[in-house]
Amino acid sequence: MAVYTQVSAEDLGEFLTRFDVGELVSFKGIAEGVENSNYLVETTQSRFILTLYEKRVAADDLPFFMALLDHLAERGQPVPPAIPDRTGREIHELCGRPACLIKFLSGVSVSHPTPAQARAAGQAMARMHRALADFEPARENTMGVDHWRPLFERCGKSLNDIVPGLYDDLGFALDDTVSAWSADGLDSCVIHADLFPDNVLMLGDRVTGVIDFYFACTDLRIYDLAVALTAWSFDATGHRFDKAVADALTTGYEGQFPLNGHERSQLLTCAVGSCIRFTLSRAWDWLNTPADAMVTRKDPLAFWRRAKVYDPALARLTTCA
Ligand SMILES: Nc1ncnc2c1ncn2[C@@H]1O[C@H](COP(=O)(O)OP(=O)(O)OP(=O)(O)O)[C@@H](O)[C@H]1O
Ligand SMILES: N[C@@H](CCO)C(=O)O
Repeated sequence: MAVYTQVSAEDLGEFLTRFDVGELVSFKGIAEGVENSNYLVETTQSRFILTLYEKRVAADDLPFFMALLDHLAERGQPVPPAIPDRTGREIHELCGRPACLIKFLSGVSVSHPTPAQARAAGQAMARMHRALADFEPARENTMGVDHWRPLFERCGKSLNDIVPGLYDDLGFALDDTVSAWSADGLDSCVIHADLFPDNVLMLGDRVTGVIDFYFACTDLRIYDLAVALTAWSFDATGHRFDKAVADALTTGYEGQFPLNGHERSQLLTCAVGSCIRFTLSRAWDWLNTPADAMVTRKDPLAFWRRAKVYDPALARLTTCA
């Protein structure tokens, strides 16, 4: 479930009077997603997504995210910009939360991507990176390489409650990856940083929407590709790597925006880094979300196992089983 803030029909009807979007016909909470409260809203004119930003999205970051979506949408990228009200304002407050009314995009996210779908996702990412070459605002990656050690330390020895030995093994992988990491000679731009299949809407093999830009930040473009490779090319448990999907994603990307030899040589380090990043964020949530909470906790080990597949040296660690 992801409706943390309940909005009444009266509140929403009143909210919509600020916009030129017609009158409220119906609305319902959207179950998918875990970060924000999302509603599907139908008016006499169209459909929209209403998002109320919950604790993980800082209100101060919203102008950056909205400028990013506007920039991409103006360049024909399939992203959902916020709808401005009659005064041009995109960021509002509703029921005590920052809120935006967002363009509805059709399509569904796929659970088991095919190579053709992965190729289309790689192409869509590369086109976004190209379209962002002249986007000036920047945002630090608050889940980037410099933040992994502090997050690891905050999780602490409780990591061993997830699986005995995880604190030592993840600490080893973290040291190894951080010491191999170098941004020298690698292209940076604003990246999505969370391009999982559930953040790509598709109709058949066509990308109709890229959503959920709330981790977008300035970082290496190969890191964005590495995150997508890690998210798309494994089964849900993280045991089985699908080379055809990984190759298609990379080929799709490179067909639009080639990588140079140095970038290709650093891709594996970024891929292991992406495993560490999602193992850590999921571990933090796992350790800090009660097991009976309404939100389903995501399995941190599904990303830790992926690291073992990428790096045979990690496969010798006991917790990678
Ligand atoms: N612009 C849009 N057009 C159509 N559907 C959308 C749009 N934005 C969001 N959705 C729907 O709402 C769901 C949740 O959205 P989103 O992934 O942004 O939520 P979140 O809580 O921020 O997510 P996450 O847990 O993935 O970070 C999506 O899976 C999708 O079904
Ligand atoms: N895509 C992340 C959630 C952050 O939106 C995960 O699956 O862990």
